Amino acid sequence: MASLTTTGAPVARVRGHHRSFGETHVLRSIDLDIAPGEFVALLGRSGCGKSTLLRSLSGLDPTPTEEVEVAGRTSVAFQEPRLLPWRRVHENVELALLNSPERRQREELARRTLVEVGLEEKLDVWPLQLSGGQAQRVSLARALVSSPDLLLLDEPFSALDALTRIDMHQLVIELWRRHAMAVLIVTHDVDEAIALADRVLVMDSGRIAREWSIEPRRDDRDLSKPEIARIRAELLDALGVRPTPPNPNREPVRDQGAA
Ligand SMILES: Nc1ncnc2c1ncn2[C@@H]1O[C@H](COP(=O)(O)OP(=O)(O)OP(=O)(O)O)[C@@H](O)[C@H]1O
Repeated sequence: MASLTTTGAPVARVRGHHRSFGETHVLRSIDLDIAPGEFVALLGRSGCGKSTLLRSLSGLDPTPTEEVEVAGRTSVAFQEPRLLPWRRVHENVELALLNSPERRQREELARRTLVEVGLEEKLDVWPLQLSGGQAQRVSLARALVSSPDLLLLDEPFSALDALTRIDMHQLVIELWRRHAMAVLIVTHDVDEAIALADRVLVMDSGRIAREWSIEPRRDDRDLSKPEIARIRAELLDALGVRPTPPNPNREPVRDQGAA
């Protein structure tokens, strides 16, 4: 992976990226630009290569420089929070700042970021004392504390209950606005992709098969219900999910509220 240096360049540029494990070709000629401040969702069936692409962008995987270039800092939050159980919450977040020499500065940055994710009460507790949603907030704080230019989220909310997931969506949108970073989220969830992203990419067998831009941009998003239903139907179709046919034996539902 290399760094982009040109001003105005995308935060990530992927060109003809291939990744194989032995004989298995997992990514096949991926081309992708992510603009600074853009929110992109990567959607696809299990095993299509989403996490592999995310790892290439993160620098966790050795990747040829001519195939993947990333400008500035990246950080990742995963489906499991991956906190060190023998370190307190604030220490887990400070670990992301080990390159920063000033201990006081590390502590202050970690504290501020934990406050931002709503965990001011939990700075000194152990990870085992947190709920699943709180642990995921710590994981987000640890990813954010280094002020990434590109935040990579690998199915970060899929293990959470539906209500906690809605809270986390709101939190991520707030953090994205405040930090003005680009975000790439890997998800299986069509509704999550529509709720969060400006652009949705559908992957299939190691390729980006289709792409949707969701207008208007999030800042003034007010998608009418038919518009959401249309995008949802198109995304499900691209994923090969066919709508369930209506049951011909079922009575139509009457509107009970009508006088
Ligand atoms: N380190 C590895 N060694 C061998 N095969 C791997 C490795 N990492 C991933 N694969 C294979 O690459 C394919 C894509 O995996 P990947 O994790 O990118 O899929 P995914 O789309 O993220 O799936 P899921 O949604 O289930 O997490 C799978 O067939 C997987 O078995």
